[in-house]
Amino acid sequence: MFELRRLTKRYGNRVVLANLDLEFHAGRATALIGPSGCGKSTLLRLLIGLIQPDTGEVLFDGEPLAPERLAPLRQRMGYVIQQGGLFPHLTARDNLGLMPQHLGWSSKRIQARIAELAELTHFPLDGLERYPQELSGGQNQRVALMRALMLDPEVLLLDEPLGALDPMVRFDLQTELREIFQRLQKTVVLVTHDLGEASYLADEILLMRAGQILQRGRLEAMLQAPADAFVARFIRAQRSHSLESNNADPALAQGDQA
Ligand SMILES: Nc1ncnc2c1ncn2[C@@H]1O[C@H](COP(=O)(O)OP(=O)(O)OP(=O)(O)O)[C@@H](O)[C@H]1O
Repeated sequence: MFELRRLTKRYGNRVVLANLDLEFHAGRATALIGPSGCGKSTLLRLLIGLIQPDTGEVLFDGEPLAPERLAPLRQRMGYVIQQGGLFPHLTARDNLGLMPQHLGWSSKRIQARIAELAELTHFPLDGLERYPQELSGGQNQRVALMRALMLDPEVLLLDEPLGALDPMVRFDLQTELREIFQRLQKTVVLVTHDLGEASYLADEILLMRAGQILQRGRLEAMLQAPADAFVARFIRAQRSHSLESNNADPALAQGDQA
């Protein structure tokens, strides 16, 4: 679905992603994880074409993400950021209707799609008439997810969608997100700081450090055979935190094997 070819991204003199070759397969959920500043969000922004690589290219469904082709390709991707990114001066319903309206959908079709997604994301119908600041953090993220799904995109790109939520809301939304991923079978790329969450939500984990991919695969494989000392240390550092806070993979609960 996505292919990065020899991709390098710099900010000024700083190389953030160096000569990356990478593929994301259709219908799979992949979690990007790694220390702060390792390039996770940059990678996601490159996938959706918000920023351009300095060298190399990103292919989406075999087609280069060239600036002049971006608009139609972006309609095939849904994007959610940590704080939701909803327009504060629009109600939830109007936030959801903005893009389909722009594309000429009828009001009936828009309202039917909103009702369908409110059910999918367990969003209360009366909340649709409220403004983002009148909604809880979890409700804002549900609306942001609904907005990303409005056009029924093939791909969902989620940049720490649950990062700003309190642990109980986060737990509930993790459970719901997993159900949604399994039900919709979309290609998902998700950024998270939390290894338990990564393992719970994604088919595979991509562990990054300083713009490089250190290891890719399931958590169990990382626990059993960490690619290097950093991977082992990263897993150890995450273990107690993940257990306390969420739907952690039971593999994380076992003794210190890493
Ligand atoms: N617009 C920008 N201009 C300059 N430097 C940037 C810009 N965006 C990101 N960076 C730098 O690029 C590096 C990678 O940033 P990025 O946001 O991709 O990391 P991340 O892994 O998502 O971090 P975090 O987990 O803290 O969100 C960081 O050193 C960051 O300071």
